[in-house]
Amino acid sequence: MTAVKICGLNDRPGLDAALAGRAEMIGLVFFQPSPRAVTPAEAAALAGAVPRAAEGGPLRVGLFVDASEEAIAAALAALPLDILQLHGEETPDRCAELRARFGLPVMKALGIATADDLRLLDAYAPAVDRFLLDAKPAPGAALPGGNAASFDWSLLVGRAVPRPWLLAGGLTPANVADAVRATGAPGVDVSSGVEASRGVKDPARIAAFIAAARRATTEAAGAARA
Ligand SMILES: O=C(O)c1ccccc1N[C@@H]1O[C@H](COP(=O)(O)O)[C@@H](O)[C@H]1O
Repeated sequence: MTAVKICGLNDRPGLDAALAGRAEMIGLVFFQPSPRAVTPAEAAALAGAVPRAAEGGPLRVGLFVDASEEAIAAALAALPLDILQLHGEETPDRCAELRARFGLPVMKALGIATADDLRLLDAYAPAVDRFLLDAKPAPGAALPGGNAASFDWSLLVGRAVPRPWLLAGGLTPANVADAVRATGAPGVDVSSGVEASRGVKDPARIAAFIAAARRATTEAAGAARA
């Protein structure tokens, strides 16, 4: 089944829609310039009562951008997390350092624009547990991700990714099934595509996105059987 991550959750209706759809991962943005940002206290108030993965709940993913160890520690002290998503310029050494320091799996986001960008996969693989492949931000973009921009999915055709991975960047309820079919992505991640306005999640779009991702999985299974 295609794993679904709903990222940038910052209010109860959005979180409830992700939980109702049984999203495999929920993402909390600990990067204050983002319109989706939450403070550690806000994250704890929002998601503290969500069942842990061992109890059937989603994996809690904390999104950080070139964060200090103190900032990550503050988030973890407020709300236990299951995965650290590193969405900045963290090097392989920095990823390995943070993985060891916090004893948590690291999901490294890589910005993809050309086939050359995929070469980084092998350099990062020993230091990380998962990848998130997102569009490379345009020069001057305000944020390093969460920009509703997609990349050329055909770059991934025939390319083995050396860790479990999520496809991200410009996904929506309308294109997620095509994206899964085109790339064979084992998981998908969305933020802007399930928003009513920038930074404000739309529960109906979250439900539609999860349903569309699930349908793509069912179709793929049907095609494999035929
Ligand atoms: O969502 C954000 O605000 C954000 C800020 C800084 C780095 C990454 C961010 N989001 C991540 O980017 C992907 C793609 O976003 P979108 O669906 O194209 O809007 C998102 O899933 C987050 O993991």
